[in-house]
Amino acid sequence: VMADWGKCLDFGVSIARQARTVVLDAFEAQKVVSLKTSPADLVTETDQGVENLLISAIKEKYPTHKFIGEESVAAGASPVLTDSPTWIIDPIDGTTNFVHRFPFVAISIAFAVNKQTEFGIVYSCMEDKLYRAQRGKGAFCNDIPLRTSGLEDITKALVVTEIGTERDDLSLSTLTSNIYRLLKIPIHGIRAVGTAAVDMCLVASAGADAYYHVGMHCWDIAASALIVSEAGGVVHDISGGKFDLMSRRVIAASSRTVARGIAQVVEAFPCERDDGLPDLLPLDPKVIGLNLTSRCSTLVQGTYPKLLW
Ligand SMILES: Nc1ncnc2c1ncn2[C@@H]1O[C@H](CO)[C@@H](O)[C@H]1OP(=O)(O)O
Ligand SMILES: [Mg+2]
Ligand SMILES: [Mg+2]
Repeated sequence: VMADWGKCLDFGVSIARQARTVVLDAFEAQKVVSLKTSPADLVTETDQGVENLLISAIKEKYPTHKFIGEESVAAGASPVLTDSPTWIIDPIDGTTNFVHRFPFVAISIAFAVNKQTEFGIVYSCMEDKLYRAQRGKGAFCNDIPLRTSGLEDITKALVVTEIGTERDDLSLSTLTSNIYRLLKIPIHGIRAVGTAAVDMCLVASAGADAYYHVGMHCWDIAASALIVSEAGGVVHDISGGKFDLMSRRVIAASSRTVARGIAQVVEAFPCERDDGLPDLLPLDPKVIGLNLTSRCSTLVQGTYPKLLW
């Protein structure tokens, strides 16, 4: 018998609503900002407060459940996903937006059992849009069913990505050359909203046709990856291979064709996996950085995970 986690999802939605009021109350206020891994990797007391609020509410209701939370990991908790029921939480996705009062911030809550995401909730706080999906049961925004655009022609695509917090030369040159090569396809445009979770929900709701990103963490996209697939989209690794929640790389798209078009031109820079396991995508310095040749040749040589198409 397949367990139905619907009650758990309803509980997740109710605590996301409580958490949003905390985010709204703090949004206009003066914020105490600390740095994490780089001068552009910010955290506030509200990130920590919202994560504590969510985790303590869940612990009270489901004492055996496990957690992977962005700020708990920053405080030293281990981000290893086991088969146990696990809540994967980003208390504020878009902290830089939050600090600057750029009005796109989200609360992202995913729930996985046997390493499979059962449901995902993304609450875009300022827009008051509550996105949710349950595995096999579709995706919704404020109870309206979601469908991706279904676009097949990459030259007509509006593509979303994020600029990230890395400031080293290799990451920055890879990031900018990826944008350069996409624009040269050409595509219609590139956007960055500042929250990976909302970026992915925009793909799910057909506002954008694709999203790709290297460097985000599992809590940024665990919920929205399910929302995209339940809305009829595809979710892959940046190589075009199988999506791996812990790899810190993703392409979400309206169709396989658009995902493949992006996989052919974007390159990854090295990032330590969330679970600390060795990175399976070998990075040849000759194929990253400012080399503008298509990555197809490298894929054919078999140094990247096998393509699904
Ligand atoms: N090291 C990293 N590189 C790129 N993006 C990151 C990142 N860490 C977090 N992000 C996420 O990417 C988006 C901003 O570019 C946000 O969703 C941000 O999440 P956060 O606000 O929860 O930290
Ligand atoms: Mg985040
Ligand atoms: Mg966050």
